[in-house]
Amino acid sequence: MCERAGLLAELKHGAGCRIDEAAEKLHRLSQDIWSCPELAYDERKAHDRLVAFFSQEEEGWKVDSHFKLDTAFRATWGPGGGGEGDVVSVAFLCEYDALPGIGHACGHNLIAEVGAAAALGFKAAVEKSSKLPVRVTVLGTPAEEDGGGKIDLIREGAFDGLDVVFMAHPLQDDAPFLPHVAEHDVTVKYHGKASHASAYPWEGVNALDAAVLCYNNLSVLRQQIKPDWRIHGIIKHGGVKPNIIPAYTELEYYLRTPSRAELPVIKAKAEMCFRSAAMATGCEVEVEYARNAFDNILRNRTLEDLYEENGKALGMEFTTDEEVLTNASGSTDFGNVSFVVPGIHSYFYIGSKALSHTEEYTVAAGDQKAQFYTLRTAKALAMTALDVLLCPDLLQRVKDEFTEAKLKEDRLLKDGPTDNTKNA
Ligand SMILES: NCCCC[C@H](NC(=O)CCN)C(=O)O
Repeated sequence: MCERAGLLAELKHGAGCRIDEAAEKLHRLSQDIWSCPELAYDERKAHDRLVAFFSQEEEGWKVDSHFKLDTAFRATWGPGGGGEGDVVSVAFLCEYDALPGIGHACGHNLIAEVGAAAALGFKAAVEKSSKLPVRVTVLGTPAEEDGGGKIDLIREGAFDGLDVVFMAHPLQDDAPFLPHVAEHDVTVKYHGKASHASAYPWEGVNALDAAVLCYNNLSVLRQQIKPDWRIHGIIKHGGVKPNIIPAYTELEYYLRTPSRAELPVIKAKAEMCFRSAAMATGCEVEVEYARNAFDNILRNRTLEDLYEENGKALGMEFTTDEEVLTNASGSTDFGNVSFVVPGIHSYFYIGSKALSHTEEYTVAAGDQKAQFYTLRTAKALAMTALDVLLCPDLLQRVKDEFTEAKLKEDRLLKDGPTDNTKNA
């Protein structure tokens, strides 16, 4: 039980009121982002809109536009207000990139809104109590769907000095945590030799054959990997005309494992598939891994429990469906953040059972119905941040759990998981 339970309850109430008060402009914010979907690293309008929100529509924030990345931003309030004790540095994260062709099918417009709303609520609550030593940061993190803006920002030091970070992602259910797997993108290029496909095919080296063999090799490999590992991809370039033997082809694959320590194993297996296809066809092969690999999310059960308790108090019904709770739901660059700062990446229902990355989900993410759930989630995040701020032993528990979980993962990385390809 927190010593300052009375004050805590009052501040939580205050945070909720502030979020309700700002409901209309928060809705406008997410609508503006939703109606103009922009791809990773190109979220210029979303960046400008969020910067305007914190510098013009809201008071008291110091805003850094183009913060370390062209489409990232930072808004800060604090630090400390002259309170007693060490300043606690709390951050809320906003994402705002969309998907090619289908707009905001992952609902990142709502992630921007929920992050902004939670920050507004939290700031309003702590502002009332001038003694609280706190610094509030809102970080606008581009390029989650492609590239991994948070990983660039970590490298640039944007997460240095933060004590705890909060974000929430829309989905089909409310959940304090869903497993997110480690992931690395790889591009495979085959270089062959063009020739007339009917007149003198023996003069050609067929790069499409290499791509197809590669695709099939990987499909066969899928049979021999663990059930929760994933390999999936596309052929981006498959040639230009049936009567020209393709001289160039390109595939893009995502390789995923539940832990970042297992990624090297799946990569080694995939590598044999890439290279053997080149050898069989006489093509040259280039294998290029993306600049950033995504880490799995390091859980923080202390934060999850607090979030769940606050969510329940607000009427959330958390999913108990084992399939949802245990199936890997994708990857996120928040995984890398979770290895640097303790944090929570919860999921929230938006009034629709549509599946992410579909046109139906794009519609749901722009629907007025999503607003109630988005703001409720923002309240739960702000309340959880208040728990951590007002009860110092909770913050210590959050930090201890983080250190222990990280140690465990580091040990796994150092010892390395078993790789059965080594016996081949
Ligand atoms: N490097 C590619 C990353 C793809 C990230 C993407 N994330 C999600 O769908 C969940 C959150 N937006 C994925 O897992 O495919």
